[in-house]
Amino acid sequence: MARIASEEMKERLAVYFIMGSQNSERPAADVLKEALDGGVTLFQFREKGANALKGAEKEALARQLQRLCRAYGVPLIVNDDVELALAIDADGVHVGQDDEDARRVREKIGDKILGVSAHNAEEARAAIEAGADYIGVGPIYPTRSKDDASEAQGPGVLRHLREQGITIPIVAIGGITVDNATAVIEAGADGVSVISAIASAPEPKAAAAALAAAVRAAGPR
Ligand SMILES: Cc1ncc(COP(=O)(O)OP(=O)(O)O)c(N)n1
Ligand SMILES: Cc1ncsc1CCOP(=O)(O)O
Ligand SMILES: [Mg+2]
Repeated sequence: MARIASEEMKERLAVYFIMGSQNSERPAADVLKEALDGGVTLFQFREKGANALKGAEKEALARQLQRLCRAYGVPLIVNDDVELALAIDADGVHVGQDDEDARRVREKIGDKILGVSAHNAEEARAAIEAGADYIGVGPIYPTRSKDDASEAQGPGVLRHLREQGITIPIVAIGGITVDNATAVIEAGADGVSVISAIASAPEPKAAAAALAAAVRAAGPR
């Protein structure tokens, strides 16, 4: 297996849904299935927070969601937990600045997809050096889905990164909705990453489809 090509990565980032059991009152698998039906292109399993599942229960949920993703041909990325990603043979891992060192993660996961959070050009360049396939940039807008989120940066940070010559695939995250998705793509993101815009939507399928349409209409694809 070879590393994912940059162009394919950009396509995959179009509608990047993130969820764990804490993000919906409904069973995670039900929400994910509807989101996949709506056109989600990449999924991140992020089991985090006070009531997060641990150990065998966490792995069982990851495997259940992985089965669904595989049925739709959508890659599954594990947030933070490199050992879980390896145990279930996930398609990739996402780590932030306070997580396991990205270079070390790249060594552990071989050619699997590596996503790294970056907030500025310096972190973006370090992520690229470490072997990231994409960077997650945000929060772009205020979010209620991450307890320790830093201050919202606005879409200008995306434009700034592109102006600084950062060409790696970028996904924008934090407070993204169908109403502001166009702005982040026009500012330089290749896709949008969302939790609540899909997980809290009355109809996750319709929400995912609306995001997909907005991204495709705004982007160069
Ligand atoms: C696509 C994407 N971008 C950014 C993040 C945030 O990662 P991190 O800063 O490590 O925070 P946690 O999600 O671990 O709380 C992400 N998960 N995904
Ligand atoms: C995980 C994460 N990292 C930065 S903001 C965020 C939460 C995004 O959730 P929402 O789409 O509900 O704002
Ligand atoms: Mg993290």
